[in-house]
Amino acid sequence: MDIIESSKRLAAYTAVDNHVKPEHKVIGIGSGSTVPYVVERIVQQGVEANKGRVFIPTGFQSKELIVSSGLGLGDVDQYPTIDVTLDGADEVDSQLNCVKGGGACHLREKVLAEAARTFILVADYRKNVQYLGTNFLQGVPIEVVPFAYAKVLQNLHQVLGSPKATLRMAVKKAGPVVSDNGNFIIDAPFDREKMIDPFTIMAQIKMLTGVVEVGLFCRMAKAAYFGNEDGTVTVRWDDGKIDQVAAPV
Ligand SMILES: O=C(CO)[C@H](O)[C@H](O)COP(=O)(O)O
Repeated sequence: MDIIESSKRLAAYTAVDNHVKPEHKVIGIGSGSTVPYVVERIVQQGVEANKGRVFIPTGFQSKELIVSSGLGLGDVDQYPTIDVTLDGADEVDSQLNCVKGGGACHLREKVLAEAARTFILVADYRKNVQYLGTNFLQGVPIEVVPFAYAKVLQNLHQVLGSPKATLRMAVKKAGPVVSDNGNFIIDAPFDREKMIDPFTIMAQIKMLTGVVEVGLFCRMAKAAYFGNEDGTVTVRWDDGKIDQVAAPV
């Protein structure tokens, strides 16, 4: 396994060990390439621990993951309060704000983050940055209703200061990416000045009619776990505390 994959696994395993406890019965499962390690560790807790638990997916990928792992599937309309949600991130800043939506799942991801008593991020070391937009340069993912995309793009270009905002195009399909909710995705890069204060730009984007959700999650997480190249895990907490912990066994 290469360093990046093992860093993802380290972060995921440590986060599950610390936050998925026997009393947790409703668990939100995020999207992306780090989350399968979350599910792997939960499965390792054993059949007894997982009996009676319900797992809520953030999209097609995590639904498949939950079902193929033999875990119980539910949805957020049945369980609007979730004990703990674990999810990946495209980038996390020093205040625990993050960019999400690299996989176009951020609408459901934000619903599950907001529904959770505890929201935990898991990522490899490349995502641990001081300011958003440091390594993840493609921009803030924005889910829009299809008929409004050109108007929202124009708003981003002319009013909100993202002249390079573009409609995300599909690979291996002609035309745009279509989200699990049937919407389009715009990627809008902003300069450092705007990304230093992600809440303000998030609120401005969200006010544009036609926008369904913005992939900026502002101070929603309790903690972010980053797997490091040296086999340690950095944990950033919402109170500013930072722990450096050894890898789980
Ligand atoms: O927000 C997401 C999907 O919409 C993912 O959580 C994010 O893209 C991180 O994915 P990965 O763990 O593959 O880096």
